[in-house]
Amino acid sequence: MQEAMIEIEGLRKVYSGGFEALKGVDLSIRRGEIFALLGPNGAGKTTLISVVCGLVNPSAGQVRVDGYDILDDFREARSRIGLVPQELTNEAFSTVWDTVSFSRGLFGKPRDPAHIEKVLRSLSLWDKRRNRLITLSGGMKRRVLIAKALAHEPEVLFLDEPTAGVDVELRRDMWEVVRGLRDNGVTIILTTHYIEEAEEMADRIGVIRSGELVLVEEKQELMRSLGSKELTLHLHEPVTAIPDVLSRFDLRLAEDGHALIYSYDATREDSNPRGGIADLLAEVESAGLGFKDLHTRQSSLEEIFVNLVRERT
Ligand SMILES: Nc1ncnc2c1ncn2[C@@H]1O[C@H](COP(=O)(O)OP(=O)(O)OP(=O)(O)O)[C@@H](O)[C@H]1O
Repeated sequence: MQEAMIEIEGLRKVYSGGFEALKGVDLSIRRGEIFALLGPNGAGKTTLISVVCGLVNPSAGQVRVDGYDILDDFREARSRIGLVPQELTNEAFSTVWDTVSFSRGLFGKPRDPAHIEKVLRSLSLWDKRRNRLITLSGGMKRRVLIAKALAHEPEVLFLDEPTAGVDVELRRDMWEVVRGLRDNGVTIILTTHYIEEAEEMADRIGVIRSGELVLVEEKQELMRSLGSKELTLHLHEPVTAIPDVLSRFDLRLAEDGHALIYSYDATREDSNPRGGIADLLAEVESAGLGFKDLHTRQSSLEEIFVNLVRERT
């Protein structure tokens, strides 16, 4: 068994008008991971997924799924992939059961009612199997999309914006479903505009910008290495300026002088040459500033992401 489920090498896509949507992408997706692909609108996320799924022809480069080349061994490669698009198309009057069973047939797999039942049960759709899609709630329709994509027992599942426009409760529900799939060994690649979703779900994160992968990193590592921390001291009495004795610290005033905010690198807390938190607190005391409260916060993936995209503009 190979370590990599999907191997992408030197992938380029030039659309017919001459626009280069992918500029030589190299990416390896590990078996069994949840990989979140982030990027601003038009960055190339859908193009990348579409090439891997065989919907768009690559202009150059190579893609292998479970070792099968997506061009030379299209059927083998494609049969391992499930694609969950954003919306259902044209099946409003079919039943849940028929829609999902039909999807399996499209991949030339023999009928297997037991598998379809398992998929529907795992997505809490079993009770709705005789319902026409048009009668389902938005959340149920989303589940049907996933059920369709799982009907042919794929090993990789692509989710394109799985929770776009759904409410918070349903989003959490969907996350549970996706985690459950991963726990059953399915490799998951999702695109999302919700950074929170990537922060919550992903094992690794890739950021794509203008057709280039600008970063691929373990989520934990990304948050550790790029995340700065802030310590806020709420002062008893407001100050108009930061006292000189504190000038060696990276401080700023906030809340009309009622708060001092100290930014520091969370990874180098102990070896910060400009002084650590203990030093700061001691100096604050000796400067005669009393504080009634203090709290720390770590920058979120959202801030990290915004900075990343901004930095490279
Ligand atoms: N068929 C096409 N012909 C020409 N250009 C295209 C075509 N499809 C996409 N593009 C262009 O390629 C670029 C990447 O598009 P893509 O849909 O892959 O981006 P995306 O990252 O998925 O964006 P979004 O987040 O908005 O869905 C865009 O500039 C888009 O206009």
